[in-house]
Amino acid sequence: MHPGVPFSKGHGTQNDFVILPDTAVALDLDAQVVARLCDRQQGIGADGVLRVARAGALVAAGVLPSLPEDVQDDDWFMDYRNADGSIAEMCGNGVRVFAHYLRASGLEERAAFTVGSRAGARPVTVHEAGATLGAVTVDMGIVRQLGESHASVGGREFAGIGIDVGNPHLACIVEGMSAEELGGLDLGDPEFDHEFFPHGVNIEIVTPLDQGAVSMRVNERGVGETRSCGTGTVAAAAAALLQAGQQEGEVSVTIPGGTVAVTVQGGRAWLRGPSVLVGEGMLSGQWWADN
Ligand SMILES: N[C@@H](CCC[C@H](N)C(=O)O)C(=O)O
Repeated sequence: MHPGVPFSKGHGTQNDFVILPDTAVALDLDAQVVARLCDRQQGIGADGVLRVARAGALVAAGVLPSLPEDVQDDDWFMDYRNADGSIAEMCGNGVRVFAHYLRASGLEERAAFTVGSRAGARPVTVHEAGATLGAVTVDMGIVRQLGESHASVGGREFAGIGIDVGNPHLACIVEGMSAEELGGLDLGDPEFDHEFFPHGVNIEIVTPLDQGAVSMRVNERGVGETRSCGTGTVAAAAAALLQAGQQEGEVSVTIPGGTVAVTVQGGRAWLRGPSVLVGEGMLSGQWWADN
């Protein structure tokens, strides 16, 4: 007899996640079970998994080797996994959904608190935390420029700027590209410079800055094309500002799953956007054991 595993499902601008509350860190999140869970035919279906636990409990259980920068023992920690089971350092949409879930489920009462990630501490402000709808601003930390690189997506070559926001991005601002043309692109079969990005990369194709706004599509490392990527929107905003000769500014980023607001200032960035908690349920304990 295997006990069931409680879960919730949520999304941030249609970047969707299975949320696993696991404060005792009892679950073995091996790559296979995560991939099956995220599989849209064999599992619940999602772009990624968010395990909910305290940072200190994850260190004690050996999931984290040590506390990441500025993360305290009793901070909440977003243990993020991509749909293919790989581990990523950060997920911007995930942090919003994670913070909303903590508030909506009653695990957290404060409006402002820190969410730990493998990329370090990410302070959040929860503006709205309804049972279904939420709105959250995330301090996304330092935006680091890595220099110029290139990629091929859907058989077409793109030049871009490498940007690290805890995880790696190649943001390709395409001169003259309209939102309509962007919508028609094939974003499959990404190829990139493995020496430049030894740990893989998320690739954003972005329209040029126009009246403080850009449109973006993304092919995510460990997932494939998604309808949004929060860290990707920050990389896109920073690259679009740079391309326009600006170091700072506010950018509205429209992705297929909605719109978010990015502020870049003093070498750091903030991401504000919605979160939706779709529902909750119980995974079969037998299904978990079999996977
Ligand atoms: N969707 C996320 C990014 C998730 C991690 C990414 N696929 C990676 O491997 O770096 C976001 O909203 O930032």
